[in-house]
Amino acid sequence: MYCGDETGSFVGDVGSHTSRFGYGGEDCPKYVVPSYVARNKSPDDRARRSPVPNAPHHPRWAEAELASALRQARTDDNSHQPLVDPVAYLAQGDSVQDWDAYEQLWHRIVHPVLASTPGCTYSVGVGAKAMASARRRDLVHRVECLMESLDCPAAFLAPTPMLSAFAYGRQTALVVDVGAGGCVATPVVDGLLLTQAQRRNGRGGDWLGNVTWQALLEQRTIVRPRYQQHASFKPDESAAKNGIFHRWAMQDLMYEFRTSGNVAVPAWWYDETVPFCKSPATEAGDEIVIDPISPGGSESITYELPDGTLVDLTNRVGRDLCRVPELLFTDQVPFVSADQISNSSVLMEHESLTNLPLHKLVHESLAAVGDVDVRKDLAANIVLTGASSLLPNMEQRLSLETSRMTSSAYKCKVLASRHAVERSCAAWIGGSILSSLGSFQQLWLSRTEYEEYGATLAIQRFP
Ligand SMILES: Nc1ncnc2c1ncn2[C@@H]1O[C@H](COP(=O)(O)OP(=O)(O)OP(=O)(O)O)[C@@H](O)[C@H]1O
Repeated sequence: MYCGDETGSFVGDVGSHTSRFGYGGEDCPKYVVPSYVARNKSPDDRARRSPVPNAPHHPRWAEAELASALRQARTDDNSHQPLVDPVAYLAQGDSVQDWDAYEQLWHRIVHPVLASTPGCTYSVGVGAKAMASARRRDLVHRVECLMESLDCPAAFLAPTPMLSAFAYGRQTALVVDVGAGGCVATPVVDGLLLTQAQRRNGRGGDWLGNVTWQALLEQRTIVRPRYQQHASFKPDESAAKNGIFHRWAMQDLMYEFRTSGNVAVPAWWYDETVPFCKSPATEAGDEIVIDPISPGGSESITYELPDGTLVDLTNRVGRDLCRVPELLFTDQVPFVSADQISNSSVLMEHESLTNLPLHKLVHESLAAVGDVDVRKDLAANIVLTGASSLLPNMEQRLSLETSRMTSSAYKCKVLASRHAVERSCAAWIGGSILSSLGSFQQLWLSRTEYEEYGATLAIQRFP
């Protein structure tokens, strides 16, 4: 009996924000879980630490779980230092941050699958990002984890851009992934990655969240995430307030704002004469002057934060907040100082990251491809994936801006599924398609091969 189709594969894609798992050959992943863990800090408790995943994916659920972990921690310790580090990310950018958690995540997902399908034989296809210098080490670690810890009969790892291109039925495509950690433009030619032409920036969903948060602060709006509204929350508990958990809770709030009906990337117009609100003067004593704008009526448009605070969307900052996703396409970034941009953890961690807007990233990536015919092919097959690309009008805007930038000899075409799951899980779907092919068995690393040659064979064999 096999778990999946023919080859009996189980496919996983561990992203920096969301992880997806499911049977090869199926249309969409069975498990979509957040990529972070709640962990006990005390060594005794480490054994009992539990990854948050293993539940239906819902931010509210995860928040409730983490909030209860925080409350528990407070009752355990009078020093106001939570015993749990409430959110530690499994992966950041391309590399896995916490191998123990990575392993546990696989265990928590795969073991119930095996239990529910007795006698099941399975192989694993994993979508891994295109990696640069850390690739070898990362690849070896991943293979070891699958073979040693999960006891897989066979394993196969592939870069996510390649799989995303397959999901759209393309062997040659320029894959633009707008994820949580940033945007990555990767040319895939005949199923292989041109890593030297890959370009990435640090502007992703998390970055948009930070900018929105900063803009609200500049408008002097007090933003209180849900966990602070809990009766047991005491404002002096700075340990919780300044921790990763607080940042995570704020990100979640900003995500809600970003996906509300008021916010959109303007589709067809881009008036450069209407700049974003500049950072207000910071000299002491200066009052922030927020210009009122008249949208053709006296009616004010507001957005209600969870604590009931109303954000006015008709003034200058409010109007900018409604087009925050547009910052993916602008050179100048308001609300965030140049220092904050260059010191951002993502940018510091990956020296290869730039601060280019999305369309310039695509243009640079195309320009780095030497062969003109291939470049034309790539321009005609720009595949847009990643959950942050679900912001309204992204597809039209990217198409418009890339056409503007590239020579008229190129016909730029952006391919983006209208189906949200297909867009956000493109890499997983590509893995599912690949692993259900009859010839997939020739690609994987079998247990016998692993035992004979070790994980280093994976470096030579996997794309
Ligand atoms: N419907 C939506 N509209 C806009 N943004 C969304 C939507 N759904 C999720 N996001 C944002 O997309 C980001 C997650 O994207 P995705 O799931 O592609 O990331 P990932 O693959 O885990 O990350 P990465 O590509 O950086 O490894 C988050 O910042 C989230 O807030």
